[in-house]
Amino acid sequence: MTAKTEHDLALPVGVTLDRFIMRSQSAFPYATGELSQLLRDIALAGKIIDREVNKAGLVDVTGAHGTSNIQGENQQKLDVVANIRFIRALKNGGEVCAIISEEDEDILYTGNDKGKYVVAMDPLDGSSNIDVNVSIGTIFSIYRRVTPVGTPATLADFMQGGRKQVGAGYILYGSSTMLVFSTGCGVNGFTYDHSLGEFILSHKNIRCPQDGSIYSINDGYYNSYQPAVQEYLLDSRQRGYSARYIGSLVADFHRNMFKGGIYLYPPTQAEPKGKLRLLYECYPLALIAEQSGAKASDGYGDVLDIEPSALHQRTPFYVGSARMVDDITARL
Ligand SMILES: O=P(O)(O)OC[C@H]1O[C@](O)(COP(=O)(O)O)[C@@H](O)[C@@H]1O
Ligand SMILES: [Mg+2]
Ligand SMILES: [Mg+2]
Repeated sequence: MTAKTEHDLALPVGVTLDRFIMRSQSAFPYATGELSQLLRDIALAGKIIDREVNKAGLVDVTGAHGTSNIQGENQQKLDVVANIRFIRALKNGGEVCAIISEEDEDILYTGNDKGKYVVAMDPLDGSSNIDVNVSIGTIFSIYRRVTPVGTPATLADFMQGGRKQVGAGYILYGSSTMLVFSTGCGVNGFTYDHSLGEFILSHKNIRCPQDGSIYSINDGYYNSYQPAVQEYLLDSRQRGYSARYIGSLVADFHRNMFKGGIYLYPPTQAEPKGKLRLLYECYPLALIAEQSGAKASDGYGDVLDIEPSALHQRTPFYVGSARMVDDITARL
């Protein structure tokens, strides 16, 4: 019997995340509940970070933390708070044996060697927007470990490749807070109802339009983009496309997935391999993209087919409506 997809479960908009997870799990005869519990732990961490983000202006979580991360970026206080909160929620949940984070150089061991999953995460995406009340997010990617349960996880658990993700998604802290994820059977979105303290199914079976007229790129780097990218930008202007760039990958990706559009972060002189990180930014969003009918490319192939080689490796990233991604990659 083939596993039903979430969509066959006739789950109406309005059900809670918990009920959605429970019903989805019942569609997978061999499911043992750990992945379901892990998704609940991620949702819990999202609620905690939502609270921190919402009161960011009131309490002392704005501004620089005074430290820098493995990327050489100045960490914002909320980067550090979100990192701590996410790690704690995954540790306490018990399903995750190890984590990699944008904010930490090495693998973080949770002490749950019996955990069957590892998580790669960008605890706070869009750090440059934290202090100015612009949408930011969290991005996560889940793998089932390949090392024996009961032993410490190793690099191999994180180097499985994008197509081995068993789940991926993001939380968008915007005008509303939304959790969007996929476990390989389509993409669903849940809006956080603060009064209930629950994530509620609000966007079922999200499909990205095949084409669009929005492009999202930092135009300020125009001179350092390769000629094919410059040509694509000129054509986009000629065509009267709208330029929309929030500067938070999650927010730009989310908008384009619903309205049709493309987000581009090509190589630049400063970042010859692109800026975005493969394991906890590009792989998870590429899974969401492909599951919604969109495309994600590094300019030469699908992002999900890139061979991973390092925890914090970077890649060029072109993601969004399939025809728009085809258009730019055909020029590269
Ligand atoms: O300022 P730039 O170079 O345009 O980069 C913006 C991009 O960098 C990011 O901020 C990188 O993510 P982090 O904020 O998690 O480091 C993306 O969210 C965003 O799309
Ligand atoms: Mg990021
Ligand atoms: Mg980040």
